[in-house]
Amino acid sequence: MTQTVVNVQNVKKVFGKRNENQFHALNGVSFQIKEGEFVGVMGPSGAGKTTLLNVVSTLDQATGGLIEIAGSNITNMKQSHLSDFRSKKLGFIFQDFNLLENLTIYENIALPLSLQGVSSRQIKPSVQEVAKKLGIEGILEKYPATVSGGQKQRAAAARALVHEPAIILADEPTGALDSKNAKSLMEAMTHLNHNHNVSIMLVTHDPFSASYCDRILFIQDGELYKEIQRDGTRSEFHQSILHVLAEFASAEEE
Ligand SMILES: Nc1ncnc2c1ncn2[C@@H]1O[C@H](COP(=O)(O)OP(=O)(O)OP(=O)(O)O)[C@@H](O)[C@H]1O
Repeated sequence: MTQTVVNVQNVKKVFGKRNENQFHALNGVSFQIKEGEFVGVMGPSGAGKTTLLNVVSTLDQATGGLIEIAGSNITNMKQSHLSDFRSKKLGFIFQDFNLLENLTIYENIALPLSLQGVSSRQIKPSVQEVAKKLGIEGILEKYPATVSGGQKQRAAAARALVHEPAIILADEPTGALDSKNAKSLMEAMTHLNHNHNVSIMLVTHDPFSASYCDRILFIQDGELYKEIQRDGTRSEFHQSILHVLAEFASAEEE
């Protein structure tokens, strides 16, 4: 039976204190992500996508509802446990790569394991294996400033994956890439997803990147507006995504 990796039930997020101008960014969102699923989150600007990713990734706290990741309830986890949980169970990929410029690509990828106190003898094969999966074995001794944007993002993907997290959380990972590098990053992520059963939650504005997902959750005004599942080719799914985005655009014009 396929395991549920992420279970989000009736999650709410209110910004601002009581008696102040409060903003309801999430109004009761529920969904699940199964092990090995590649799920995209889309929706208009201000819909609540980043807020949703932040509460699932434990970077922010939900105001209400339940969030379970790999069977652990993170909504009632103590702050002291959360950082340990985050470093062991989650992998992050951001738009701006977030690589440390003073470390080599090898050292950057090794970082999650070094921080967990794993010995350098054990780290080496893990870094080499994940670098191979992402096709960056040849740049491990280089510094981030000397490699391309596409290679930086592959290095960031390798770093997100090296400690074998329960899920990879990606916020607009192709946002700073040109279309060729965006395509090759999405192909690399799809390869990890298909061949290594890596579960991924991807927030994106870009319908092309989203078309690599198995399923898209569309968020609007802090609520789940629609969900579509890929059941044909990637280009058919791309068209279906464009149709839903057109619904948002025409609603905005009314
Ligand atoms: N710290 C905060 N305090 C108050 N309001 C906030 C805060 N963070 C986000 N918001 C509001 O919550 C809403 C959702 O923001 P969020 O960043 O999640 O949207 P988004 O869908 O990711 O948008 P975008 O596509 O533009 O990145 C927005 O109206 C935003 O102004």
